[in-house]
Amino acid sequence: MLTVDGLTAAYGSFTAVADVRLEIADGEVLALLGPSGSGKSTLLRSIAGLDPPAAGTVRWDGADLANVPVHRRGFGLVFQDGQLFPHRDVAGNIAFGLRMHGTPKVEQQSRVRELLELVGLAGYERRKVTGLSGGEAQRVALARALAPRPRLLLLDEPLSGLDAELRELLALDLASVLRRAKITTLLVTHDQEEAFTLADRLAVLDHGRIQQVGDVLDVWRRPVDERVARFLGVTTVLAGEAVDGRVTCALGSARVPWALDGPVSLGLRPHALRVAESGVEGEVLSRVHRRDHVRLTVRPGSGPSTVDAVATMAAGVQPGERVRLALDPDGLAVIGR
Ligand SMILES: Nc1ncnc2c1ncn2[C@@H]1O[C@H](COP(=O)(O)OP(=O)(O)OP(=O)(O)O)[C@@H](O)[C@H]1O
Repeated sequence: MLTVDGLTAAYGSFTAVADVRLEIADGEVLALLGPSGSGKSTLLRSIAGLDPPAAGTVRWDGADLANVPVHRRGFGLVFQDGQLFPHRDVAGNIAFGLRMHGTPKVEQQSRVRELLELVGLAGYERRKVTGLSGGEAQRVALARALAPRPRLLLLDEPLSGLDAELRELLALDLASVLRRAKITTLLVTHDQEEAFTLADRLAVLDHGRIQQVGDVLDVWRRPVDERVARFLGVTTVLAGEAVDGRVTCALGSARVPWALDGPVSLGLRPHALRVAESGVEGEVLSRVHRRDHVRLTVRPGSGPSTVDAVATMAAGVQPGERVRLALDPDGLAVIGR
């Protein structure tokens, strides 16, 4: 188990990470999510031992790692651009850590084969890494990090250099690799989709401080404050009232079993409002095509002056038309409670 306690990291007089407390249980995947510049990479580098922290401790199963250098921590690292060794072939890259550990050659070869299968690149042993696609190179980087059976895998935006479609595909593959092999992982990302696909728990970092840690779904449904809610996709915040697991607000009502009775601050993501047969009426102000739906801006007859909403492409809704919007609980967050 990884335990980070009171960790503070600074660049000169600038504190990039302040007093971070985190735990990652064995076999758990924790995603560290936060806006650009929030300190995610700095925190990961401190945990890896690449940069010594200004204060605080990093422990593994209770043992302080302060005097343990990077290569002795038993951690595997993957960065955005895999940083493969260009003069070695695929097998040579994957076997690197094994060679360092003095693993016998035959064992190295079978481990390389096993890992190439795991990352979906069986038969790639003798390929030059300079001829690999971005997605293939990241798979090799992952295989290289996993080869010495690290006790913790540290992934820093491992998919963000890839195009959207490949990123989604690789995120699903990576999720299955981590689950199957039960690999304890800290994933740094600014991409919510990626965090959701891969992680069991989520830590939201902002201005170098952890704002919230919890199970992915719980953080998604119950962000601690409006800033975290907005970072997690909420675009409209309005007051509501919860009674027996049902929330009512100016835009309608919906079953929200995780809301406690009483006044609530309700966060709406765009898909919390869907064009439907019944619901609050409004005028469509604009529309944008997304990959699998249409995103609208609507001026509703009650409540906020404008809201985001979604429609199916088949609905063919145009600006100027009047529509009805129904609340979808999947897009709702209850902020702060
Ligand atoms: N080598 C450095 N020297 C000085 N300041 C730095 C250095 N590296 C990072 N910083 C600053 O520390 C803060 C945190 O940076 P960090 O790279 O950890 O953020 P991040 O959340 O990983 O951002 P991104 O998602 O953009 O990679 C930023 O304000 C950044 O400008």
